[in-house]
Amino acid sequence: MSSEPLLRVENLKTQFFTETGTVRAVDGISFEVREGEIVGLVGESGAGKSVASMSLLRLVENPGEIVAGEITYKGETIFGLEEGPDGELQERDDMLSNEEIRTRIRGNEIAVIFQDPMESLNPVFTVGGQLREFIELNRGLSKDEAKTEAIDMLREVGIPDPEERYEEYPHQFSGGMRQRVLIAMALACEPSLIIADEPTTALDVTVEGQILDLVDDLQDKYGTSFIWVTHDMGVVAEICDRVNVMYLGEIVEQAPVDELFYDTKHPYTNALLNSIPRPDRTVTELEAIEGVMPEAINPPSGCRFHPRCPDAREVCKRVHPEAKTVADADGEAHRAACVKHDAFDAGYEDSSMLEGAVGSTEREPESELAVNPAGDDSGGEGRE
Ligand SMILES: Nc1ncnc2c1ncn2[C@@H]1O[C@H](COP(=O)(O)OP(=O)(O)OP(=O)(O)O)[C@@H](O)[C@H]1O
Ligand code: NI
Repeated sequence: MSSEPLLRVENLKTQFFTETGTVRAVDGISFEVREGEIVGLVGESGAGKSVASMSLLRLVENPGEIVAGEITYKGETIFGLEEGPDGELQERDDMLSNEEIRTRIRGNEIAVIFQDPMESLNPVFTVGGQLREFIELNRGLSKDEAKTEAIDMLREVGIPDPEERYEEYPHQFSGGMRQRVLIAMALACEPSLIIADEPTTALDVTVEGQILDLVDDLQDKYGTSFIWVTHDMGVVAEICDRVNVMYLGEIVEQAPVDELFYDTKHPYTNALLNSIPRPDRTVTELEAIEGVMPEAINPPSGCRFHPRCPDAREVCKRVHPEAKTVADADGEAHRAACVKHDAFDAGYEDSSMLEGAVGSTEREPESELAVNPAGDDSGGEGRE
């Protein structure tokens, strides 16, 4: 556990410079991925999950830019800044060049799987042909060797009759089967890390379950690390070892998966958890999280979640909490960015309640609470 993680991200900030203002899409996140683990990046739409993922491979395009932070992979600097002679920030000397990222890192070391396979697969070429070509180019195999390897990979990811399916076109594959092809492609160069950006979101629940099982098996077999991007806590529960919860560009909670579920420290995580069915709770109906996530151009003052938070007090409007260790999970830090925890010493207990922070519109605030007001400590009591 003391060894250097595979990937280390420190204080990463990625912004988009648009006509309407600066979008602080990723606003100072830090996390790491260790060898052989599946790390979740979870949050609602717009939280900054995809921009964070793209930043890791320096794939962010204009008007977007990584403006701060450090990304280290296997001891090499994917991104890093230093102060230049004139005091301006400049890219560090040891930062990998675009060429090195493209040829040495992308695909071979870190592969990406996106949500929509049709964007990654060319409709006019056969599935097998594309996989073969990819393997040929990236692994320097002959055409025949690459074809054999491609068919093996299709079999490996659970495509039935891989020899026949090899000759077919993407549109002849179901959504789930196409996603399996992308997994095959990602695995083809035996990368150490795969970034999967909501690859199962468009699939129905049964197929999604099958793909998650497959990933679990392959992860065991190859020891590949994953960053799994999702908005679905159910998916997190199924495959992640450790989890980062993102809200408006920030990581608000970070913990091993069991800790996150059973000793939840951030009200936003709680709200996300309440929006999915849980086997250990009697929930009569699924609850959506109250309100919509504000814009990343002009985030709320203090804690960015405070306008939607059932626990918000006056102090939450003023103090912007940086994530801190709030509990110890068998030697692992459980971090959260919420001043209600003692570690913050922000005067939460003495701070006055915020009037109408949650559900300040139409109905009674009480009936609008998205999060169990009793908190989680009451155990599996269920609620009305
Ligand atoms: N090209 C762009 N130009 C301007 N803003 C952008 C651009 N791409 C992303 N953003 C903004 O960055 C923020 C984070 O977006 P991102 O796509 O990372 O969210 P996400 O968590 O992946 O959401 P989703 O679950 O919908 O995929 C959003 O506010 C989004 O509008
Ligand atoms: Ni996304």
